[in-house]
Amino acid sequence: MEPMDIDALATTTTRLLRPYRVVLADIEGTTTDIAFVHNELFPYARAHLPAYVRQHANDPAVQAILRDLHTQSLADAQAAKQPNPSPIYVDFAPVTSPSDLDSVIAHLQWLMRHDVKRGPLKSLQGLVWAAAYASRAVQGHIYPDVVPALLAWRHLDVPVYIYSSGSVPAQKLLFGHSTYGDLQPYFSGYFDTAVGAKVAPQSYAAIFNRLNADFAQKNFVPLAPSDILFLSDNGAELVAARRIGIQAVLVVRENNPVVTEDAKREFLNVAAFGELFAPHVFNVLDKQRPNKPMDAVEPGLTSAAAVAAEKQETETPFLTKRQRKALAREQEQKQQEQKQQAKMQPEQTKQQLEQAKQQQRPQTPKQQTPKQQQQPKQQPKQQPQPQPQPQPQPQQKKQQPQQQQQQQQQQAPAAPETDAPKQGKRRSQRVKQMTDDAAASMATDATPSSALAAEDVPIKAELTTPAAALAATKPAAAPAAAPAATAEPATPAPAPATAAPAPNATPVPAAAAKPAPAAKAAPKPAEATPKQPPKPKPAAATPRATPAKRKREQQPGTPADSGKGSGAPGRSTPMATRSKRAKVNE
Ligand SMILES: CSCCC(=O)C(=O)COP(=O)(O)O
Repeated sequence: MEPMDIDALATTTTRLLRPYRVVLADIEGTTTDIAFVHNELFPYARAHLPAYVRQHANDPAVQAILRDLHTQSLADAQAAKQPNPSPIYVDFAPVTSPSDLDSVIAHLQWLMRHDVKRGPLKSLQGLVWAAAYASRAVQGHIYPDVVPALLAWRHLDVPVYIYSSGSVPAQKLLFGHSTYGDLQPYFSGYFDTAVGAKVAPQSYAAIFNRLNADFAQKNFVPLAPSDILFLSDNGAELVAARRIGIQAVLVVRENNPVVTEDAKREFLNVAAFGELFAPHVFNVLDKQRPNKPMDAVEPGLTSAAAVAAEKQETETPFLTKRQRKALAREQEQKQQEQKQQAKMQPEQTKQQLEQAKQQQRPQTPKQQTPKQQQQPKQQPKQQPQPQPQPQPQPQQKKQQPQQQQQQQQQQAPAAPETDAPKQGKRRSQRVKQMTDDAAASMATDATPSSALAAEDVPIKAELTTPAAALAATKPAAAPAAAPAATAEPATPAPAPATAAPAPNATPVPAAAAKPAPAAKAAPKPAEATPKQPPKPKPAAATPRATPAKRKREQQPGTPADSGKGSGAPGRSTPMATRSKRAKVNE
């Protein structure tokens, strides 16, 4: 057994996650082995894409892609002429016209050789891979630890989104035809570089705004940036995400490119998703801001009892849901009785006084009907609104919204979902809290590294506040750079066709560990699947490093840069090596 690296452990354990409510994950090197992408998907595309383009050149969809490719290629050529051209761009010939198929295909081949992640190429690859997946020539590789994590997140009501350079249709194909069956139901939406480059903070701001628009539509409590957990193998992407306050975790897989020590120090890093559920890291749920409609109340439970039931879920994970509800009702009943008793005393006194008065007066019809006597119970509608709170001190700030929310829910009578004005009032109060929270979190979540924090301000300005997101109830209200990405509602998912193996490493939390019924018969991971074509043998000297080294990025600073900048902190592959390798490949 290898001796434990105490320093590494200390680095990891001191960078714990704070509660998050949404997961956003990269694919290549994160959910999926780079070797699969580079040894199976890319070779298939290189072999079939030229014929596909010729065959479908007159399809309107393909024509639109080729027009984009033309525009993009001209912009790249322009950028390459700039004083510090990226070495990778100096040897390419731009597409002369979208209809000149020879030039189009030569350019596509050049992009693929250099793994330049350009949107139009990615769209074409997605179209070509459809046939590969349909014929089962390929199956999407998923790391074995990903599936139990998906199950856990679903159990915890944490929606999972994907952000990859691969086109949205290509992402859906990969997860839809995975070695674990159709995993699409476990994802709430997909983003590709239509939202922007993966190394650009603005892209993460756009995603944040999109997610909040989705959340607003579902009447969910709005998100703060730090409610999002982004998982990627690429330091530059993590830096970009963290610039807007998103929590970022570095995923270090066996075949991934070498990650700089800086990046490792800068981010919590995990070798498998299971580590995110390790007891020392796992503190995922913020029970006061659950991903549920804000005013959703279990049938038969009042708001207060629903809150109590939720609380019990944390405190008594060993109870079944039904037991918890029963317990909550019981507690609620007790509380009601206590309240009743408390009310009874003044009421009795009042009655006695009344009787005494009436004895002094001539007999008149009773002024108080039983119904009138109950009136105080029906009064909550007229209860005064909570007074504006004094500005909380930083330490109080975290607790206060929770307390307020609990207070509001306890004050509120069991409100039917149609009780719009009351809901609106409560919602706007919570939205205000969320807006404050988001602002505070944007201020506090900025990365501690001075190098990374320098340009925070302009990015923040682009974030839609949760309140504004709530106001945008239609997707049309999303930012102009609306992605091709979908953000579908999380559908109740069937268990994956084949089931999840035990996570590689760390335990899933008690609440999350409940295995899905189908999760017992674990299939073999992709590596062991005989259907997959044999992998090309990597160079003998660096067997592991080959696919990783090939995972190239687009150059930062180029137009519509959609790749992972190699010059960024997360990468240590020098450009010279890359350009040399490109030549070797040729
Ligand atoms: C989902 S399609 C296959 C992956 C792909 O084409 C790609 O470029 C992966 O990029 P990522 O951003 O997921 O690293």
